[in-house]
Amino acid sequence: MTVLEARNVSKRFGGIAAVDGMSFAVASGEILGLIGPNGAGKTTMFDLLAGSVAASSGEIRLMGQDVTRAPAHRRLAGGMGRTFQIPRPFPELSLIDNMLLARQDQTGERLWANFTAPRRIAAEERAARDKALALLDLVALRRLADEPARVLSGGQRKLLELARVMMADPKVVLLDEPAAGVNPTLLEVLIDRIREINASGVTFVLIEHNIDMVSRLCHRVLVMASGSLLCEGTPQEVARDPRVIEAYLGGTPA
Ligand SMILES: Nc1ncnc2c1ncn2[C@@H]1O[C@H](COP(=O)(O)OP(=O)(O)OP(=O)(O)O)[C@@H](O)[C@H]1O
Repeated sequence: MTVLEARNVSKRFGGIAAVDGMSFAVASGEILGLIGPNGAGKTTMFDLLAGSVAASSGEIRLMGQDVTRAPAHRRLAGGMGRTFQIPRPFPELSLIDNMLLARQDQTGERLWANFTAPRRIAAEERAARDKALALLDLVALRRLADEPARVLSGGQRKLLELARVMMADPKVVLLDEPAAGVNPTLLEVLIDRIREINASGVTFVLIEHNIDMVSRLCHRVLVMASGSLLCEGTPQEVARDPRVIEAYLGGTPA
């Protein structure tokens, strides 16, 4: 089953076609890599999928629904989560509070419900807290749950971001350079956790420059160059494709 699909999607910024006629489908349960030299259009493609940038043309489908014109929050509610290249947690808030802010549609946010259903709200709060703690545990951050997010290293912020995105129970998660700035020990934790979450049925699409991580995690890889799809295949297939080697050599070094 296809969870996410781009059909001939383009995005122009003035005279530049940052994404130029991209078509691909993401199958349920896969970990798909999106690679390509700097400026290839990967982040713009993520922005188009997540709804933070509007497509100039083409169609984006999430769980079989056309979401091309749906705002980011509707795509989130429809099952798409997203992490950013540079995570920005609220630095003065504790990890647990950062997690709780990532929830969707809490009853307690509706003013009247505070009067009509206080017990339900208390139960929801407890369940959310338990879920947040379980997710912090999953990414090895539970012991820091009450610390402010500013104490985290760059790698720990990436782990917090992965845990945060899982609070909304996404079906497909877009990860923008999860390995960037993560030390080798935490990188192993991150790889294990992505695998574990994937085994529980969550689909991933990841932009990554760390080719070792791509070849260890991804079932399939799309290579972008100059806004278009250059080729696709297993990590091993694309690594030995002469067009890919040429695109990287011709691009601006990272
Ligand atoms: N908001 C914008 N306005 C104008 N041009 C933009 C904008 N965003 C991206 N671009 C241009 O679109 C092209 C693709 O950029 P994009 O950031 O999507 O590439 P990328 O593959 O993610 O690169 P990197 O690996 O360096 O993050 C680049 O030429 C970039 O300068």
